[in-house]
Amino acid sequence: MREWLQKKFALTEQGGKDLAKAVGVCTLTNIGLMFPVGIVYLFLSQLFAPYFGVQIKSYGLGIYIVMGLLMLVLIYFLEYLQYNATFLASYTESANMRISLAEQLRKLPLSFFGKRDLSDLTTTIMADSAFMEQAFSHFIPELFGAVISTILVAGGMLSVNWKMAAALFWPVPVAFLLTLGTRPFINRRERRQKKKRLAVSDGIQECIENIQDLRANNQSREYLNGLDEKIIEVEKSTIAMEWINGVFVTASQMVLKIGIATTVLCGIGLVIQGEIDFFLLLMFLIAATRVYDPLNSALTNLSAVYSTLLVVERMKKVREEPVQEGETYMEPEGYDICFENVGFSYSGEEAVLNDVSFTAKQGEVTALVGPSGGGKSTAAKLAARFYDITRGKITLGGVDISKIDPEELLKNYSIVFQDVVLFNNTVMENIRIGRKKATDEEVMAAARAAQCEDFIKKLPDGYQTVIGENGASLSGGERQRISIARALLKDAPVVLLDEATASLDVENESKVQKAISTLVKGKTVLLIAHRMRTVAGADKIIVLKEGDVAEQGTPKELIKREGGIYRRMTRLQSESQKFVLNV
Ligand SMILES: Nc1ncnc2c1ncn2[C@@H]1O[C@H](COP(=O)(O)OP(=O)(O)OP(=O)(O)O)[C@@H](O)[C@H]1O
Repeated sequence: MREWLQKKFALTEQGGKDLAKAVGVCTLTNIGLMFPVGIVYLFLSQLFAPYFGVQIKSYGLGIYIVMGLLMLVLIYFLEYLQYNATFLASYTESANMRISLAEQLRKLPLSFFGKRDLSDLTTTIMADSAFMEQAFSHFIPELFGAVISTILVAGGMLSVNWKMAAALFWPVPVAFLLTLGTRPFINRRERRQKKKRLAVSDGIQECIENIQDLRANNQSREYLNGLDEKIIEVEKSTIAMEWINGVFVTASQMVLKIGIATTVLCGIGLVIQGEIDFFLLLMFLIAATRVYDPLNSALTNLSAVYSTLLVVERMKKVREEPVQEGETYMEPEGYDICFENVGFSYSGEEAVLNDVSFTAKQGEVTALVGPSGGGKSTAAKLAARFYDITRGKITLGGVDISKIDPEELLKNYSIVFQDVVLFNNTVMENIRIGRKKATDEEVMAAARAAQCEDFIKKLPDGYQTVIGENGASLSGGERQRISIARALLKDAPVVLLDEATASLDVENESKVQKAISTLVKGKTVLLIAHRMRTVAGADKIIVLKEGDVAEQGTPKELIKREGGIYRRMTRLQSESQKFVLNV
């Protein structure tokens, strides 16, 4: 049973064990709750025996009081066991579940995040794990506990009198079949509803993130109207779902109630025919008052367990995604980055890089230039194994990077991307991300070198100022300088700069370029810049166009090439600098 539960609900080994234990304890509790029924039966038999002229062993009231108290202690003990077995274990398991999902996300390639809806992922980690907590502590153990205990009790009662047992238990399979039969229909609706809910959370997230653009374009009202419609649709479908679910579960529970009537009718008939005596009828009638209770909640739980299976399905999808793995130790010979006939596609269909080959040498600045969408940023990300290539090979110091664990590989890279991500933490900690063990002095030295000091000093608490989510309180140029400070602090042998100076004004740009010159000394540098004057000092230029290397050489060589892309881009940019807006 443990293995079955573990597989079915995608649990850890310990989770499987705990759940099996919880099912066992729930079964015992349900059986334990039948004991008071036995005591009542004994008591009533003793009470009615004289009226039927039957001699049965009689006990004093004191014995019944003692038995009643013992029952209370037993039930308390079983409930206590159940609480421990279900609640405590379920919180441990859901914590393990979240940790293992987070571990999985850490190892997944970025292509996975491109394919998946981010709110869907957040729901899987947060809401689905919370739902599993409830499933683990209530739905699953209570359902299986009820089913197993009912089978055991039914077995016992069948051995006493099969006709009465049949009259008592026939509604059980009917009620379960009724609930089960409606599930494929409800499952389809639940899947559809999940999509609608995701559309709403996506919409809310998008609205908050883009509030500035929506307002600037006078679109907030219309956007919110669209969102309102989606929310109302979700509300309607939630009510419909609850209604459908309620109708079928209640119908199944009503079927169970019919069992009391059939037990009475069948019992009276059998008593009249002399097949059973009054006391046996009494026993089945008392049992009928209790035997359906766990089944009533089991029917509600059955529905919830099916919803749990949908949640498990979603979790399994994330768990089964292939992760990026590799050696956790690498010994490169130098730090040349070499692209050999590299092909890559984000979607698995349309190629973004076709057959790219070039070498970025250690100690040199290699600039990637070319028209927008040519694949420059993609190539830089592939060099750091953010994605796995579909064809060819990328090596760092002769080592195939696809064989190296991404975390180990990234120890060799300092990266400054166009989109700087800052965390809701102090400036000091945001820079320290470059090297966790750096001292405050080292952080401050890096900040000075990246020309951050002037603006940090003006912040209310200097380095200890919390800069808000994603550095909301900083300008684009300030954010980019913090990112450069991080890279300086990390001081890795490979430096990837993707439009690193794009958000800087002229004065800061020259200062930061000085800092970058210190940063890149003796290192392998891959530089992406749209401004041709930024790349003019590079050792080598690779021109990427539509996923292919269109030209490569030194800036001096390429500028002389008649009809060349680099030459044309340089000319166009010097012309555009003369552009004045005529008003
Ligand atoms: N995460 C992604 N998922 C799917 N397609 C992507 C993704 N990132 C980029 N692309 C596509 O890959 C192609 C190359 O994009 P890339 O950003 O590498 O070009 P680029 O040369 O750096 O462009 P730019 O100069 O405008 O920054 C483009 O067609 C782009 O739409």
